[in-house]
Amino acid sequence: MTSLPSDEALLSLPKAELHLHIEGTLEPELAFELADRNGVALPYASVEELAARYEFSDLQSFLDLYYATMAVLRTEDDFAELTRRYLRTAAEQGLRHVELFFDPQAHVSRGVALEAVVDGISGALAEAERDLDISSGIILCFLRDQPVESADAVLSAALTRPERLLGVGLDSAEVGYPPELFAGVFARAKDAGLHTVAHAGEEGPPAYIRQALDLLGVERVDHGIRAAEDPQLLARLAAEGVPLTVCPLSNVRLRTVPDLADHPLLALDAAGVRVTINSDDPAYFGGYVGHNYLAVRDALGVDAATAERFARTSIDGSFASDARKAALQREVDAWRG
Ligand code: HPA
Ligand SMILES: [Zn+2]
Repeated sequence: MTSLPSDEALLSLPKAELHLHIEGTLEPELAFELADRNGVALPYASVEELAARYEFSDLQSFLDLYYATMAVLRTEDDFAELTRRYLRTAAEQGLRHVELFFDPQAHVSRGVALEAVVDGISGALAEAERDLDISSGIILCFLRDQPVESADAVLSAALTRPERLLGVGLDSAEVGYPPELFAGVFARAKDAGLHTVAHAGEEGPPAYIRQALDLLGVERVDHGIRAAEDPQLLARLAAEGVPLTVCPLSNVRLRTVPDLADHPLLALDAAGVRVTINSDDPAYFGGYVGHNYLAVRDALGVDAATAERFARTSIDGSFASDARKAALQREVDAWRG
């Protein structure tokens, strides 16, 4: 029997993160700092009281707190500081490339300018490119529980500077908001040259994963774990090489799986599906990308070769240039020694 990889080995494994909501990196300490700075009242007396709310029964119970707490994010500098802190932590866990999500509708609806959000995030990403050699891109997510017209409007605003975006995605409450609603919006994004991804099969049924593939034309599926219930869909994902951005700790915290030991990660991998490991909303779900690697080692016995495969898939399944992908794969070669 091979021994499992050490913490140090997993944390130093060069990796990409492809499923990360930047608003989900808002730690309680920073939330209070920004609330003070911006004169925003949080309905919690202390950092401890806020942190004690991080106990969720499902996706919606998380989203309620997530949208309420992000009200402290008001200025370009707030978004830059948020992104800087994420990058610092993730860099310590082997992060070499990130494609991060942001939820513009949740900010524009509060009177925050789209430019402030994008400039703040992009500024911090540019610093990390220079200082930490972390490559990156930004994926604009539409809120699927908001009207399609709202998604259309935010896309139109974003398409005045399409070069600032890598792609578009789809997030927020899933059940009752099938991908098909957004086929027109995604077609416009594709016509503008943007990549496309969508959350599907987190709480929603396998049919939503099929819709994301067939009607939105997505290149990756975010979560996608409910594909494990559908052998035909698994075979299709494997045959078409569609990467899934799996978020193990998130799935436990939002109770889409009862326990990490029951997670379908290895069943997906065994079916030949391209699996990646990601943190989703690390401030809320108990860990950053490296912690997710450690957690699946501990709960599922993920060994070094499997972890290496997940990391290589995260690089290969990214939208980085071929040259960047090759450079990062060589870093994984060096890690293996
Ligand atoms: O896990 C998630 N699922 C859907 N929407 C989200 N928005 C932030 N995190 C999530
Ligand atoms: Zn997500």
